[in-house]
Amino acid sequence: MEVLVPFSADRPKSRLADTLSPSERAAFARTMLADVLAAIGDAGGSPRILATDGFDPTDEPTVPLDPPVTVDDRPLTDAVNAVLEERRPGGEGDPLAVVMADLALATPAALRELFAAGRDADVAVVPGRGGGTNALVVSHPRFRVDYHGASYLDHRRIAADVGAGFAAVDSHRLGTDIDETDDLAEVLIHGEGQAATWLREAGFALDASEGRVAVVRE
Ligand SMILES: Nc1nc2c(ncn2[C@@H]2O[C@H](COP(=O)(O)OP(=O)(O)OP(=O)(O)O)[C@@H](O)[C@H]2O)c(=O)[nH]1
Ligand SMILES: C[C@H](OP(=O)(O)O)C(=O)O
Repeated sequence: MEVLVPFSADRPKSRLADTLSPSERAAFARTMLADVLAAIGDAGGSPRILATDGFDPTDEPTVPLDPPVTVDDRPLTDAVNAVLEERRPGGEGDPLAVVMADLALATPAALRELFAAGRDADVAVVPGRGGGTNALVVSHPRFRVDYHGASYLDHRRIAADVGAGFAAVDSHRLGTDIDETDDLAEVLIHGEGQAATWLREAGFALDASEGRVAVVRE
């Protein structure tokens, strides 16, 4: 299955600004992208990066599989919809998955479940905590995305509006996007790839001293 991976290269992960410097945010975002691409490849998917301007494939860590890169500096929703439109000039087409680059817990098994759900339903969506859309698979020709806000609810409504069958995919690993400092704890607890290694090497550790487990930087 073709898998589009949107990646903001110009100002990545601004909500981590209190915790990481701009260059650290860029490096950390890159490790998550590398982990997501590796998991997609291991799940049998064919990734394509959809990057904002400023993406340099030779930056470290180098992305695995050497996937094709489309650069589009329009906002996320417009850029993804342009790909959906270009793939279906006659209305029909193979399913397209859209998997965000900040799903640092992604595993091949979790992605295979998403791909299977996307073969059964016209639109299959993995909601993120807070109502976002972390990953989806679209095979319906008239479905279009509308990201940000409670986009999970918007995507369910858009599917109903165009008469597309809809499936919600319940996935802890794909439902955890790494946006805020507290989310870094999830990477340290469950992550198995370059993002978890990068955090540990940058001095982050779990802090279970009180209340909900958090991260500290040593
Ligand atoms: N191509 C493209 N990808 C984007 C854009 N904005 C966000 N992304 C990617 O979409 C996914 C979800 O992004 P968000 O969590 O909403 O935004 P972010 O830029 O990662 O982080 P914040 O700056 O903290 O909002 C990530 O994989 C981003 O790299 C955009 O305008 N264009
Ligand atoms: C891509 C977007 O992410 P958020 O801005 O909610 O993190 C969404 O899930 O709609």
